[in-house]
Amino acid sequence: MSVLNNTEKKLRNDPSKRWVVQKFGGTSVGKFPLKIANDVAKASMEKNQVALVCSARSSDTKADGTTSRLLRAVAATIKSRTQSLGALVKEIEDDHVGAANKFISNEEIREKLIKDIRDDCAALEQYLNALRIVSETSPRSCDVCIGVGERLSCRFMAAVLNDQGIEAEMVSMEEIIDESIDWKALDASFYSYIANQLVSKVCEIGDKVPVVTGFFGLVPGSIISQIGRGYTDLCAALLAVGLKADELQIWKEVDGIFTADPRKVPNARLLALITPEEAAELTYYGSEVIHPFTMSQVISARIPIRIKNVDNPSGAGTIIFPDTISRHGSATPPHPPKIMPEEARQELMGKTATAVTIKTDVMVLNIQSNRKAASHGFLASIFAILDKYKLIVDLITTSEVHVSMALHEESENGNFHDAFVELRRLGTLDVMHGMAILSLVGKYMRNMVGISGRMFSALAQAQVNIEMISQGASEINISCVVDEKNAAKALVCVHEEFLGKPSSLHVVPSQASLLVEKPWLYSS
Ligand SMILES: Nc1ncnc2c1ncn2[C@@H]1O[C@H](COP(=O)(O)OP(=O)(O)O)[C@@H](O)[C@H]1O
Ligand SMILES: N[C@@H](CC(=O)OP(=O)(O)O)C(=O)O
Repeated sequence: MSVLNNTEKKLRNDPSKRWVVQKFGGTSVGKFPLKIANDVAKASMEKNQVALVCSARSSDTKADGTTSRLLRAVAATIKSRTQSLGALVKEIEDDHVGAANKFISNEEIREKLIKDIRDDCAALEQYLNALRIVSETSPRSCDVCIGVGERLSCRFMAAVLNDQGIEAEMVSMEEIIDESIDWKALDASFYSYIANQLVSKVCEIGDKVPVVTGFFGLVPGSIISQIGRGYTDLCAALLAVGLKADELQIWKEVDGIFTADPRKVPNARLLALITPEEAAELTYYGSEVIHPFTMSQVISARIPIRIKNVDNPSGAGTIIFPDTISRHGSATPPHPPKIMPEEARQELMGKTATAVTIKTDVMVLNIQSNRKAASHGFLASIFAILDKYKLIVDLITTSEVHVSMALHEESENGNFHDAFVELRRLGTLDVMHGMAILSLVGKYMRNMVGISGRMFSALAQAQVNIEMISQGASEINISCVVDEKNAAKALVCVHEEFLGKPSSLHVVPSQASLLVEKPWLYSS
């Protein structure tokens, strides 16, 4: 740990350089703050101006992280009125003060940080107590509390950067949304407004390195319900768009996107390149790699996204970029597309699948119509009930009188019990718990004949029974529902069938440095 006198000359952003936006998840901030400062931010400042965007701190898992604690504290104001709110806030305060003591050497920086943490936590406790007194929490008041998580995390990271010799400042985005504007929808104009607001706040601190709160204000309808957990990815994307950054980097604790979850499939391979469509499908179906709203913002501005590992910063990572358009600043669309060497493009066109993923905690609902309505009325009634109870369907198959749907058991706002009562009025309802959705993802699978056949034969050979099958006409994703007990076996056997052999689209060690220094993605 470098011990730097606070008055020594510190590193600043060089305004003549182009921007790179670097987003860090809560567990990365929790585990690797010094690596973020030295191996990532400081190293990148040789070539670029950097802006950091951070999520709320988690010392271990996201479920034990600050955002989850804040959500529990908000719930406790109403649901468990005897629980001490002070104790819940104290856990958050102790966690951050502990990190300040552990990672910050300079006394002045550390003491100022600890004071700010204590002040923020005292204000939070007062706010929570006020919610308890009025016995009312709204989505807005919940957001106000959640925002404290990113504020604490960014105060901490800015202090770490300063302690390590980088002139940095937290930039809070908690108040960037003008609440007097009546936003009818979170559409393109809303996102472009946010991008502009983010940039003007960042510009206020001149050439200091901005450490931006991933929480970006009181989003109409609430950030959790409108955007969901993982909103920091979207904030980073919008900042990258606003700054016309060269690249958006999402720093994680995994080397990039693999052909399958490397924790579950030991021989999974790191992908050099993946299209935004494929990355979005993987995220929806269990591989939480990047918030799905992030892609469209950045890709339409032709900014590549790179997934990298904080614990292995020299690794190549995975680039998310469309295979049909050129990057920011070059002619678009090129003919033929020149974003990758011809042999890699040929391989991409000829490959069968890109990755396989599994989503657990799924339930299947089977509804058999009681034939009191015509089939279109039957479907319309089902969708109206799902909409009323905010239930999100992951897969659906239908015949005229029979509908099967797969839903995630932990649907954040869903009220299953009441929805089931209403669905039973339409016909017979069977509910199967303990299921999993297995999805084979690949944009070019549609060029191939017999992919589904191979997938289901592989599952049959592994003695995995299939409960439900779904394949859209776009064929980017072939999914089926299996018993959760067979999930691991199913994932491994489908990976072996389609992705068991290495391909030139997987990162091999000799390619890694080449990709970092001069990615073929960018060659003309
Ligand atoms: N196809 C995949 N490629 C890479 N990681 C995957 C994939 N599917 C699931 N994962 C898992 O997603 C997790 C994401 O990384 P992590 O940095 O821990 O998340 P976060 O930044 O959201 O805290 C990893 O633990 C990894 O095992
Ligand atoms: N802190 C928020 C936002 C976020 O983006 O998280 P992460 O980057 O750690 O996925 C959450 O827990 O949802």
